[in-house]
Amino acid sequence: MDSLRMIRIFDTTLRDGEQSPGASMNVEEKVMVAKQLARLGVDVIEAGFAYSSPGDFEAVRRIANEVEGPTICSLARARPEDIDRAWEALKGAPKVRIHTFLSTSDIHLKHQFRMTRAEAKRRAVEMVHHARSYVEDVEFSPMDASRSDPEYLYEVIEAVIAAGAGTVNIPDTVGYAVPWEFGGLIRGIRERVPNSAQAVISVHCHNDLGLAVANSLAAILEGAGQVECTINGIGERAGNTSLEEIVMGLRTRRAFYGADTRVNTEEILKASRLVSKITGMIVQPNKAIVGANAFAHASGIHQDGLLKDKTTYEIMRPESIGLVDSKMVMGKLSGRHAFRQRLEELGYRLSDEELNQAFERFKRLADQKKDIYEEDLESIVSDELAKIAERVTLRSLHVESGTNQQPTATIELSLDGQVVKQTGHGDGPVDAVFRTMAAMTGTKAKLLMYAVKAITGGTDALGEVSVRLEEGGRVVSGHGSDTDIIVASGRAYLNALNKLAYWASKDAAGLQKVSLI
Ligand SMILES: CC(=O)SCCNC(=O)CCNC(=O)[C@H](O)C(C)(C)COP(=O)(O)OP(=O)(O)OC[C@H]1O[C@@H](n2cnc3c(N)ncnc32)[C@H](O)[C@@H]1OP(=O)(O)O
Ligand SMILES: CC(C)C(=O)C(=O)O
Repeated sequence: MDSLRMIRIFDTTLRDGEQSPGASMNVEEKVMVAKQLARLGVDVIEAGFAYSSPGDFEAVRRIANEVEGPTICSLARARPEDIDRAWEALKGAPKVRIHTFLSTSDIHLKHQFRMTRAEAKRRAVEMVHHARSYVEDVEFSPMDASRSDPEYLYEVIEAVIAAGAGTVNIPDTVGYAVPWEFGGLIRGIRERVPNSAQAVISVHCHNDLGLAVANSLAAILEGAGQVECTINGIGERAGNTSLEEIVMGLRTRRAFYGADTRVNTEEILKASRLVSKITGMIVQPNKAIVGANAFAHASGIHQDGLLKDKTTYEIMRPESIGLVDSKMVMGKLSGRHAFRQRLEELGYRLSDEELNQAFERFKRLADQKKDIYEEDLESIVSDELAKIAERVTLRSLHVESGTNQQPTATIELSLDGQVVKQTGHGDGPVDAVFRTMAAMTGTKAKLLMYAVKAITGGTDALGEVSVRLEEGGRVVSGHGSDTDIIVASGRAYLNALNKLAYWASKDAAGLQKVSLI
């Protein structure tokens, strides 16, 4: 086989992915995801948009300083104050990039930016120069490129490369492109922009018409050298190009594409589960690569073939994305040393305090559940690592429900250090828990989503509950796990309330009303 081109994977789960409604992550959660992205071996992590909020600034700063391996990038509008802020967050870290953007389509320039083409080109060049005054590695995106006049687009690209942009990223911002057309646009850039070989041509596609992955692959065939993508394809509106589909598409058909990536594919499933858990965005069972059914063969003829030879119906090995038979890892009698070692084998390094808390949870779980699997440990650890300062915690929960009985919950909480207890009712046991907790905390938050899933098989499986709450325009997700799904639901609800309180304390320097009494 001729030598393969290595396509750079630019992960934007923490920036565009976070633009999915309800997917906002706190700083600890972002650092956790970034560490998993580093284990996955992506080339660039877009850690946030430093100017957009203090939380994003802090996430970019911490990830740039704490995550080793990938280049860490911040988005910035084509404005000096955005670029200055990106630099403030990135400075001092070893491998950093500033990604600045400005639209090139007449629709955007006329209606949103109220700029002429000449003004936009001048601003793009000035801002690339400005970013280059701070860092070597500058990326420029002509937003809405796929709806721009190609002749003007080529001019802008030539100018920003001359100004020092090492990567030019072509966004299909509204998911309008068609693969043949989008591939043609990349070919046009390579053929018509005289200095295009001096920069990496990247693509950033949205999935409004379900074509983000197809458009990105078409671009690779025409010479794109970087793909921007997100874990599970999350992102603004219908989402972005899904990282796992691009990476496994190239790995599985690399002879066809003549290209591959440096991604350690065995970390894909772990990354997918982590992002799903943290954002509360559940992966559909039939989702390519990471869906629960992606490697499940249900029909007799397929099973017959597989038993005779796996290649009959399997184009990828499940192990290649990290899907292995759940290993029973620990039990009730395991000690702290074995626990730490097992976590390290799974890729988690915890501080002594985090380890002690996770170990306590593990022991409680081991009392309720005979066999503890890798997924159970991951769930416990990600809960512990993602913890934010908690204003409200669960002390006890008792629920009565059944036929001919109004579901009743009696709950004891610690609220800002005070113990409070209350009994309340609801339409079902979970509703009774949520209503009682809402009454106790005084929250006006609206429940947008409730979902429960079993982490491992069996009726003693750890149940994982995700909720999404909205209050004052802010949407957060909360997660909780327990062998009792009512308790898991209560934990998830409180986790979301603590996040609302966390964001309220960050917003407007804490001026927004915090709804916990
Ligand atoms: C396609 C994408 O995904 S782009 C990234 C989208 N991400 C986000 O928007 C992140 C969250 N956004 C925010 O927190 C806020 O929008 C902020 C902090 C960035 C800006 O907030 P505000 O100053 O209140 O401005 P607001 O959001 O209302 O309007 C955006 C302004 O930025 C301008 N703008 C938008 N994109 C760019 C750009 N690439 N370069 C320069 N200016 C831009 C708009 O023209 C508008 O300017 P105007 O006020 O002069 O009309
Ligand atoms: C900032 C750019 C790359 C973007 O997110 C888009 O155009 O969708």
